[in-house]
Amino acid sequence: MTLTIALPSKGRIKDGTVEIFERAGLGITSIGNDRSYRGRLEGVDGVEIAYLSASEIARELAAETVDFGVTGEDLVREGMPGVDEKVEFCARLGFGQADVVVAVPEIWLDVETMADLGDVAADFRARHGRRLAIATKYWRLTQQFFSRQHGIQLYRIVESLGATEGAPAAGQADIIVDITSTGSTLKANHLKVLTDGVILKSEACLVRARKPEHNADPRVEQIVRAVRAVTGGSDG
Ligand SMILES: Nc1ncnc2c1ncn2[C@@H]1O[C@H](COP(=O)(O)OP(=O)(O)OP(=O)(O)O)[C@@H](O)[C@H]1O
Ligand SMILES: O=P(O)(O)OC[C@H]1O[C@H](OP(=O)(O)OP(=O)(O)O)[C@H](O)[C@@H]1O
Repeated sequence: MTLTIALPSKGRIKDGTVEIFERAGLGITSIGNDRSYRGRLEGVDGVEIAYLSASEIARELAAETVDFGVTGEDLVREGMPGVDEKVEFCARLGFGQADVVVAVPEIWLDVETMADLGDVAADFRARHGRRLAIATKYWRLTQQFFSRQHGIQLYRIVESLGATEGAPAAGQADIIVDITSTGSTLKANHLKVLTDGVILKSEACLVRARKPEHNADPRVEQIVRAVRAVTGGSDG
């Protein structure tokens, strides 16, 4: 059986991934020319590398069309329900860090916590004639955090595929859920993170689709062990 590992072909987490695999002694050779989107793992038979974008990798893990993937935890958790039954976060790789956060306009001076936001949401329709609108591309993580963790049910999600931080100023939404790393985009848009508004501290991870055939395959353990050995043995 061929094992497929999906690795980022571009973007923020590409370089870190190549470096981790090299340090782990899992060298990659490309099949065909340098611009090829397929590769092989040196020293481990029958392992194919598929180069995809970070979000495609999350999708392929959900569809179980790949055995392993390196991508952001945020994209994997957003991409499938019941995520921990479907995939294993084998190793946290120490780069691609970003927090998925709830941020509100800085001028909401008396809103500092999710409980404060819950009060705002409860009054919102009476005051404004509509529900509190949240701009995000992380609708699953948002629903889990608001409805399940904080019991806030009165809101509406406005899907945003880019420039989410601009949505409140543009009048498209009242607050946002988005990724932040340095915080400068939030600041530039006069938004602040609620004190208990960090939904997820994400980073790049080695993720395995939980397939029954992996149990009897020594290559699976070999790959996980090699990567863990150079990432402090962390397993998410
Ligand atoms: N400042 C940041 N902004 C956005 N994503 C970040 C940031 N820092 C780290 N990441 C992480 O990088 C990953 C996304 O990587 P990247 O933006 O390179 O993907 P991509 O190649 O654009 O994918 P796609 O084109 O499929 O959207 C996410 O897991 C995200 O959490
Ligand atoms: O906290 P910061 O360091 O300011 O980073 C956060 C911002 O960076 C990303 O956008 P980017 O402009 O990189 O484009 P993208 O949305 O296409 O990833 C992300 O979507 C945030 O908007």
